[in-house]
Amino acid sequence: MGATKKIWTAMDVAASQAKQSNNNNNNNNSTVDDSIPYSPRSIDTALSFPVMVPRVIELCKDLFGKWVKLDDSCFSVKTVSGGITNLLLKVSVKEENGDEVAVTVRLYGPNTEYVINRQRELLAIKYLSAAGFGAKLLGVFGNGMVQSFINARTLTPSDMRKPKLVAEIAKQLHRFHEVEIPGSKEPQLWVDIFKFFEKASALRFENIDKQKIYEAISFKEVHREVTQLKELTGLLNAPVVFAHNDLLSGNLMLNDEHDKLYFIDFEYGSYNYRGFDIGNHFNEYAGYDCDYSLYPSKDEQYHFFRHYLLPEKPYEVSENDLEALYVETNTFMLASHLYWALWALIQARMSPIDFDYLGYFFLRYNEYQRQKKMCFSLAQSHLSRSGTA
Ligand SMILES: Nc1ncnc2c1ncn2[C@@H]1O[C@H](COP(=O)(O)OP(=O)(O)OP(=O)(O)O)[C@@H](O)[C@H]1O
Repeated sequence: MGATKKIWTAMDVAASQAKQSNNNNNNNNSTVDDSIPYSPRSIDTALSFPVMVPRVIELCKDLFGKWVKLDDSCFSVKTVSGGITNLLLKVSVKEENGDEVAVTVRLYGPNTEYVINRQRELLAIKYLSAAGFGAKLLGVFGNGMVQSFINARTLTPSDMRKPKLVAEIAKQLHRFHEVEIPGSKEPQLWVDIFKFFEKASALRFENIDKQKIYEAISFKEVHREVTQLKELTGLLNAPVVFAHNDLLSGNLMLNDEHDKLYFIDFEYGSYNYRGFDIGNHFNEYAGYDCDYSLYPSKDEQYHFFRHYLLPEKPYEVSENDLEALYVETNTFMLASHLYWALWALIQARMSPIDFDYLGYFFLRYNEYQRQKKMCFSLAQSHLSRSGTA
């Protein structure tokens, strides 16, 4: 669920960002990489587009010396996507030698600077882009970043399950999970879920109808579910990797001409259980309408697993390895429902976006309840066969 942004890292991120912008009065962004241009400028996302455009051009000139002398008429600025959270602009530039180049300028929305761990994201982008993932980081500024423009189309949920693309996504995810990002390698799943739980269970809504709906939730029950699932997944000895954590169709882009697939948007990236990343991706087959009948069948999942486990020899993956990853993924898939369900409750209270987040909580929590029995017994019988439980 990547529609909006996280809440819980608010204060420490804000503090570290404030410190960073005070320290960065030169053209270096020392906390990310000295070679990445930095500008202390910020651009208010509330500005009207015509007022914003010259400031975006100024910013680009400030970041990239080779554009300083270009006339403003050499720049064209368009909106790629934008809401109240991030605003993504495409800046096309006609350079002195006649070349046309394009970059994206991402302006963090007014609240996101308090809700996303931008330092973690920037660090991940640096290492992931060095490994060939996503757009290249070209510059960082007061409230955003500049990246290379990717010439590709965004996938739809139904694209995502086409066998050829499934194989490619699985293969790339295998490589993605091999990237090493400096810093703590502790899996974040349960840390995040318990943080979400603390916040989500202590909310109060001004809107009476919302408050009533909220009061119908039994947090005692939710807590029990979280604890039970944490215990069960703990028995699986699941590998920990640097995970994307939000691999939905909107975060996959494809250049059809060159047959090149891109993973984008690493805002939620962290060290995490690989089964979570895969199970979370499978949950996204449900698409924008959350139609969980579209969850991939066992055969479809095995197709993914073959290409994930042995990209070069997918048909040599053993039955045992397929079965083990099936169990791992479908147990962590439950955690993805709990994660986004609790996240949605916080969003319901905090987000300025007009979206039925409370309804989304129930969609995810009810689907968790519906799948729980089957997934628990799958994991338990696997564990008893392997002598772990
Ligand atoms: N570097 C890029 N080049 C071209 N298009 C891009 C690029 N980055 C993002 N996009 C397009 O913009 C859309 C939104 O991008 P992204 O998901 O990174 O933004 P976001 O504000 O974090 O959105 P969300 O909150 O929905 O995840 C993508 O689905 C893609 O279509």
